[in-house]
Amino acid sequence: MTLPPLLTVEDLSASYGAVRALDRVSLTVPERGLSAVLGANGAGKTTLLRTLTGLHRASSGRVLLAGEDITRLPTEQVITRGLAHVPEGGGVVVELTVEENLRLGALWRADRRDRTTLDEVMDLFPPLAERRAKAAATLSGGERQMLAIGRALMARPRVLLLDEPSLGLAPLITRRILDLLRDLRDRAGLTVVLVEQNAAGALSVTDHGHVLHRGSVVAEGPSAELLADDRTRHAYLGF
Ligand SMILES: Nc1ncnc2c1ncn2[C@@H]1O[C@H](COP(=O)(O)OP(=O)(O)OP(=O)(O)O)[C@@H](O)[C@H]1O
Repeated sequence: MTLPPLLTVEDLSASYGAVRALDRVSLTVPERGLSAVLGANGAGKTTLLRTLTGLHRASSGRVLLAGEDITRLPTEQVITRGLAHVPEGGGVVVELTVEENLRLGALWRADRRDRTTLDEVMDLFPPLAERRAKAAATLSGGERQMLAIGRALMARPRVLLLDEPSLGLAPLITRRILDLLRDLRDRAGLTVVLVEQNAAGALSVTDHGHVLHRGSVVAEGPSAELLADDRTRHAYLGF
């Protein structure tokens, strides 16, 4: 018996009033897959992630997690079923300490008795462990991004949705964050959907890429093939 893909998006459409931000988007992500969603400003990438977690309502189409239709579930139920969303900018609470921010993520965990995750997350991010009791306001941009990812991991997600984790970060830190995603897949068995403007960086760490243009998927395939596809790169990815 073949298992269904962990995440399936079928003909998903979403609008803001008269603006059709997603137009019949379909894609699948296998268990432990690393997928990039790429495209220019306004292509619909953020709307796709927000629609997957129910923060924005789909006008039609379906989202399936391990075969279960989660399209119309409230966001908190989507998260407890295993989809975690790290929004653009991370959204950490700067007045709280690193540890307090991480503990917030545990509120979304399906099994609240599970106490192991905090130490696991600290192990994954040594800079956070060193600054455990410090206010998040004192962290650098890269460390805040780690904290945002760590907080999402506290919910023990099956799928991590990341919106532009490299935004505003220096190239070296961007590289570390992108490499970390591969590490999370290998060490924690995580499935990742990565939205990125930095298409070259995203395609260098992912297995598969989907290119959005004006709300539609205009190209998709193995990341190495998209990287080698001059037409797609020039037309939609700007490099
Ligand atoms: N709250 C909103 N109200 C009205 N229109 C919106 C809203 N948010 C996004 N849009 C429009 O929906 C379309 C898709 O926007 P979206 O933010 O999903 O694109 P994106 O690919 O994430 O862009 P970026 O890379 O700039 O973040 C754009 O035309 C945008 O102007």
